[in-house]
Amino acid sequence: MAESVVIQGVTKRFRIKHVRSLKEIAARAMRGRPDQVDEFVALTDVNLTINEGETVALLGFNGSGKSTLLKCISGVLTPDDGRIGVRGKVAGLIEVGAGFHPDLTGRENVYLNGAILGMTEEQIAERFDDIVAFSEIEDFIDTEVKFYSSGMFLRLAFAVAVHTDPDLFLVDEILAVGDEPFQRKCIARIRELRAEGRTLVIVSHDLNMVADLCDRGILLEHGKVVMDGEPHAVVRRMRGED
Ligand SMILES: Nc1ncnc2c1ncn2[C@@H]1O[C@H](COP(=O)(O)OP(=O)(O)OP(=O)(O)O)[C@@H](O)[C@H]1O
Repeated sequence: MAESVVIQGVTKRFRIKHVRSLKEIAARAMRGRPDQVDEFVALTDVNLTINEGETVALLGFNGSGKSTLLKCISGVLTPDDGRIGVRGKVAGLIEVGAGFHPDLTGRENVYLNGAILGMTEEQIAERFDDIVAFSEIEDFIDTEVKFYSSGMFLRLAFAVAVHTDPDLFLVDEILAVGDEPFQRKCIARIRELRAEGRTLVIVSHDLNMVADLCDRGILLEHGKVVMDGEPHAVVRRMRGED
């Protein structure tokens, strides 16, 4: 089977600067001690291969490194060590609103976001009506998106992303801001993408939903992969049921 994502020895560190009061800053400066910067290792030596057509749930408790790994796969973040190879066209729904300009209308943002995700102007024009119909925000499509609710943002971002024909679709926790009918619609669309043989990596705290949706579960703990297997078994381990 062809590989979709190959992650080799990936480590990601963040620099954490401590916020201090002006008094503390002045005192440290007078003592000749500059502001202290700590390093935080968010991912440690992650090695994974995801094959084409696999549906992967990336699981773990808050702060375990799921979003960081998704951002490294999408290219938003660069690992400090190791390498990541991705085959094909990637669409990521990682941060709602990323790739949208607040002062542009929904319509203009469909073109902007579509272009960022690799579509030509012609392709966007061809799929525009379908995108808007999927998002169900027809009445607000010519409103500046700064006036959108977070759910409306999600609707438009999801609609654009699924209409880009991605080979690899990365979805972070964002479905949570959609209302229940729209969540059901997104999950149905994700199942269609899966049936079409696309590769999916999904981060969600809705453990039952992702375990049912995915055929593989990867568990991160403190930035390390600690389990890789059948998703319901991974969820049972997270819940301490095994
Ligand atoms: N830009 C950043 N600067 C500093 N630390 C960061 C940055 N981004 C993430 N981190 C830290 O890296 C760790 C992993 O964060 P990440 O967002 O990947 O976790 P997560 O598993 O997605 O968590 P959650 O379930 O809460 O969304 C956290 O401790 C977080 O504080």
